[in-house]
Amino acid sequence: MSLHLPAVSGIDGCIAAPPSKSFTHRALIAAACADGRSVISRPLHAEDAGVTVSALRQLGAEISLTDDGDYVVEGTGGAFHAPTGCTIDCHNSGTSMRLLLSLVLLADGPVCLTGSPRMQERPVAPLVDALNTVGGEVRYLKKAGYPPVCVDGVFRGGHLEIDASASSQFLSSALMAAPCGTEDTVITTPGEPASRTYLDITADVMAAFGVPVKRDGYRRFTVSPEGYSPADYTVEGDYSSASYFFAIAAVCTGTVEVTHLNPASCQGDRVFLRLLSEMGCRVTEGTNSVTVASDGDLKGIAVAMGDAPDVVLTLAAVAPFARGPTTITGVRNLKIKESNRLDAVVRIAALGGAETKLTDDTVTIIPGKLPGGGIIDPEDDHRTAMSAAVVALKRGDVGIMNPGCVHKSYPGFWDALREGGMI
Ligand SMILES: O=C(O)C1=C[C@@H](OP(=O)(O)O)[C@@H](O)[C@H](O)C1
Ligand SMILES: C=C(OP(=O)(O)O)C(=O)O
Repeated sequence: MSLHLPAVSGIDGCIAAPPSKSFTHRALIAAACADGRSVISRPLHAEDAGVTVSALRQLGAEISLTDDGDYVVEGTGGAFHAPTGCTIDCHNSGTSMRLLLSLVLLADGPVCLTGSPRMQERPVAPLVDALNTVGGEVRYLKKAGYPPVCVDGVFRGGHLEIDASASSQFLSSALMAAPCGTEDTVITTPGEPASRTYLDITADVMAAFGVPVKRDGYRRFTVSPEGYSPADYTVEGDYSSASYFFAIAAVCTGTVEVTHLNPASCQGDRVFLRLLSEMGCRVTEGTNSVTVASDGDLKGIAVAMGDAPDVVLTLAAVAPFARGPTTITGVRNLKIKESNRLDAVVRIAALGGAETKLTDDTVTIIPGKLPGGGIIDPEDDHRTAMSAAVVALKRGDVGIMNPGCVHKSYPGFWDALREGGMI
């Protein structure tokens, strides 16, 4: 069965952004490592954050939920306990898999990390190779380079060289474990990392839990083994999740305000607002909200999106309704996300009536070349489903299969469309 949404126009909507997935994962991990009690307010409650919560509980951190939906975390001081035969199932959460890979080296016994069939196709080799030079004994249980893995040994610290050209999560992983190592940790990269702004999120959360990260841009990071301090931490709103509502305003016409957003956030996906503005939308920032207004007259743009991979699909949902082509570079790594998102870009653009031209690292979306409409299978990828919703609300002739896959990052997405005045 597929979900059909009506065509809408002249929207006047207001929606609270859900809490950030990336910040939630990191705050939970930092709190679990800290020596003492932390409170994480307004955390994301979604499948992926749940994976990290369950994993940390398996490793001995006590995490309870208050009536207000906050987490109270009794940290372990960085000494985790691995029960015999401990296997952590990361399901479809790449961030959990990658960030936990270094963290479980702090446990007192071996831990296996596994995940969904798709997770078993998402690489971890550059991280595993680096961890095995600083005390890790990580072995592959099926295919070399990919989960599932069995992680034994320790995280000593010292010098790690990590090739993060496929994923910034490899660097974030080692960074987050570093305060609990036994030596100073210096992490270098042979080239520019992918998705660099996620490293800013990592450093931001570490600082909030008392850990300074000394850095030279995105190529060299130094962390002392002084441990995390507990903190009372409030998770800011998620710009990736908010992007769908901004996109709906852009293509369907009208105004949408999204609250609970930090206008000074280091989230790279904030760039989506600059792109909408270049395309012709009016973007206004308040103290904790952003408003996008559009008369639907959009123009195509050329943009590099290697630092904001998660909003490429949202842009692919907007581009078919612009005058002229949109060219996006820096898309190479989209192939190794929850689904092959290069393929998803093509399918979303086609739903909107646009043709795409792909090279290894570039996609060009050319509006008005195809009839558009039809049914899309998001292939269990939340961002494909939410981006397809943008096209669906513009056209009214789109069906979305398996809409429940949004549970990964935003279980309330479909209700929010209604509650926020979009349908
Ligand atoms: O560290 C994070 O929280 C994330 C990093 C990015 O992945 P890559 O660094 O693998 O591109 C992003 O796509 C993902 O949704 C979340
Ligand atoms: C790529 C994503 O997440 P992850 O890597 O955590 O699976 C995403 O949320 O778009």
